[in-house]
Amino acid sequence: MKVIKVKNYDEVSAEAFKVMKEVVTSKKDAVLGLATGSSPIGLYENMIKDHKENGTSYAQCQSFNLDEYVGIDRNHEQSYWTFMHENLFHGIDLPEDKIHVPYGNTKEDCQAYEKAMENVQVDIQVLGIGGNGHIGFNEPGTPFTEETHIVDLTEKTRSDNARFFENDINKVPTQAITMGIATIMKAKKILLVASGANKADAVAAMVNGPVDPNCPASVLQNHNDVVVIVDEAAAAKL
Ligand SMILES: O=P(O)(O)OC[C@H]1O[C@](O)(CO)[C@@H](O)[C@@H]1O
Repeated sequence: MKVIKVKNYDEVSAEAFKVMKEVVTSKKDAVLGLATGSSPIGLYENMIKDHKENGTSYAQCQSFNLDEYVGIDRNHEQSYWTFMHENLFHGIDLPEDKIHVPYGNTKEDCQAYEKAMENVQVDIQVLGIGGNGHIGFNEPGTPFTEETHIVDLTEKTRSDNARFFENDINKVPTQAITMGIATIMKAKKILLVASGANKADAVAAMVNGPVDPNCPASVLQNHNDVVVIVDEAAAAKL
């Protein structure tokens, strides 16, 4: 696990973009594993800027997103489908038929998502990390063997995400569909970005703690190509 410490969020996003650019310029049909939340937004902005100014093409790429809420429409203003279109897909002209975001609430929906991935390997999986060490929506205690599955969101995660639902936790969905940790670990390379003091405990547990489902991100210690980019605040307990 390679840990890069930088000063602030903008530098996290700049360093993350260097890693992403290397992948998409060395492989025209790169398979991008993507995350939502606030952490990757700066990276996505850099991808859009570079695409518009330097013509870096994503026309042959395809994307697989980590997670989506259960029980809200694809086009709900707070769905991760909408988030990704607004924060990345439109900006890099990613072809609509190359976009994959998990959707649904049944075992069959989960199996369909795994099937969509069965003939590809994600070249680079972007991750954020929850304050409790979750990756995607794999909350503490999720077995590392899980593939795409439906999860009940913890109170903390729903509270953390209430900021996107008019600060009303009652409007935050109670479940999500998420790539499992086993799915995430199949990626060739993993790029995790974290910033802010609220991530310091999770980052420390991920990097130096035991490999244990109590900190889902700790599983990344078992992956052979992980780049973690953190600002000073998120790195404070390393
Ligand atoms: O980057 P943020 O907004 O702190 O979110 C951290 C994590 O929480 C989630 O948004 C899920 O709650 C993950 O997708 C994300 O990686």
